[in-house]
Amino acid sequence: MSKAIDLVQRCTTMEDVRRQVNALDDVLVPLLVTRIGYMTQAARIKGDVNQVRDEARIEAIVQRVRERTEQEGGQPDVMEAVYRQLMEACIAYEHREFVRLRAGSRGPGSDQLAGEQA
Ligand SMILES: C=C(O[C@@H]1C=C(C(=O)O)C=C[C@H]1O)C(=O)O
Repeated sequence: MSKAIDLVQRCTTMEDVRRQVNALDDVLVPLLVTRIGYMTQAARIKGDVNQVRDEARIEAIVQRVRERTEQEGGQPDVMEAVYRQLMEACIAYEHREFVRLRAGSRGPGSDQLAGEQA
């Protein structure tokens, strides 16, 4: 099985390195935009603001991502750090979305989100 780590090209200059990194960012950024977009979906579906941060889910993702990283020949500790930062930013955004979606709703007792018809 080919591993992601085997795709790393030998570079001779920093220009080479940065061209490769930019090309990967062109793939990564759209994927991250989509991932982050799911925070709006989560914010709409969750019933209580206290559900926005789910520690069990965070730890399950960390475990899963560490295993995938090892399979690909990468650095599990580095990936865990990346993912913990990513998830903190996602949680902060999800929290803002949770508030935004409910702003201007009809107050206590309403089960409608902003923009939803009766
Ligand atoms: C999207 C969720 O909300 C939060 C964001 C997570 C993420 O970025 O993957 C994971 C756990 C949650 O605290 C979720 O609960 O799955």
